[in-house]
Amino acid sequence: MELTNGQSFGKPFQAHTLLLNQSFSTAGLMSLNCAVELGIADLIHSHGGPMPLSELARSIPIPPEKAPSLRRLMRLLVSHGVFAVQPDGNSENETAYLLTPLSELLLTKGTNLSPFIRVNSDPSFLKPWFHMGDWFKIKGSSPFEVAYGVKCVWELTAQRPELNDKFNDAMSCETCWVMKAMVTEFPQFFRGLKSLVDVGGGTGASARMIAEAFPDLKCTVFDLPHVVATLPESKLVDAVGGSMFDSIPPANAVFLKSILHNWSHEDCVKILKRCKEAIPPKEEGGKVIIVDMVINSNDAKVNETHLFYDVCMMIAFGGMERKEYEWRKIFNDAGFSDYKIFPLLGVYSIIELYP
Ligand SMILES: C[S@@+](CC[C@H](N)C(=O)[O-])C[C@H]1O[C@@H](n2cnc3c(N)ncnc32)[C@H](O)[C@@H]1O
Ligand SMILES: O=c1cc(-c2ccc(O)cc2)oc2c(O)c(O)ccc12
Repeated sequence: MELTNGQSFGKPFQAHTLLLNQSFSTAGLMSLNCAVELGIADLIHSHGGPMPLSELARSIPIPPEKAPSLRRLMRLLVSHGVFAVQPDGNSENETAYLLTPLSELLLTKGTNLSPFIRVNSDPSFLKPWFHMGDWFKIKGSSPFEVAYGVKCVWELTAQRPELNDKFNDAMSCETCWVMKAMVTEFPQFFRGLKSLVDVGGGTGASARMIAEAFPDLKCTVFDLPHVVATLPESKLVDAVGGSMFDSIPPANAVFLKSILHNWSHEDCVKILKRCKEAIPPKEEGGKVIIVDMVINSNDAKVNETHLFYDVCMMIAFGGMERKEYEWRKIFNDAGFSDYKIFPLLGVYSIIELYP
């Protein structure tokens, strides 16, 4: 009896289950990546209704003997909310699959976030994670430097065009999704501005969306020369190559999305001092608009996502996610007079910073 007594064995088995579960986190990410590689979301979407397993297997296409394995892959993805099933998966009828709000984000036609999944499951981008333990035991550097012998991601992507494209595609698809919400739901942050420079603007996703939504606003993308070199000619936005540690093209407002979390406190202060030089004084409407994370959420998933990003920033860049007091210290040290935080965009907050 004692052996089956949930009271005495409940806790150790709960811990055991949690540990085994965490040891298989890779199964979740890599199965999602497999669904991206097989284009499963698009196939279900084109089917136009619940898609039976046999049809999904035919349209990928996979050899018929792999259908049972596909069913097992789909069962895990369904349990993670990536897809849904009809009927409930316990009936004798063949299981048919549907999209969920999560897999709708992977559709090629919409704002396709697949490149984001690809980067975070790519062996070259995963490599620094394997060097975290070694890095803790030595002075300085970052796991990224231990893995690659170069200081940061930007040095590697400057040398490896295929990784540069992969990283920039991942950033820009996610940015398109976030910025669509920002320009449509919160246009007040851009109203009244005559010019804006998107510092570290990557492939120009934010600048293009802002310029489309506010045709009278002159938008400039500013990024490293090897990134700007890959941008197509655009009538909508100007592109300038350079380093934000040297000088930033002048504008009414500087826009910084997902930049400061890549950098240490000292580097953020340097970047923001250059931003302050680029904008007019507060009385003339000068401001910096930051879209980044502020660790403070009561939502357990948002909070966990902030902590995942924080460790990712630590291993890849020597950067970090920050609580409000850490942001405040950066803003004070860079000589800004005031700021406001608007937690409006899920995991992101919009921070307005006044000179
Ligand atoms: C994490 S990405 C964010 C890209 C874009 N803002 C977004 O949210 O999608 C950081 C960007 O900073 C750029 N960057 C890195 N160092 C820079 C520097 N010294 N000067 C200007 N841009 C830089 C990178 O090339 C990259 O495009
Ligand atoms: O989602 C990411 C991933 C990275 C990343 C992961 C692993 C590496 O070896 C390098 C980079 O970087 C990101 C980033 O800088 C950002 O601003 C947003 C998302 C991600």
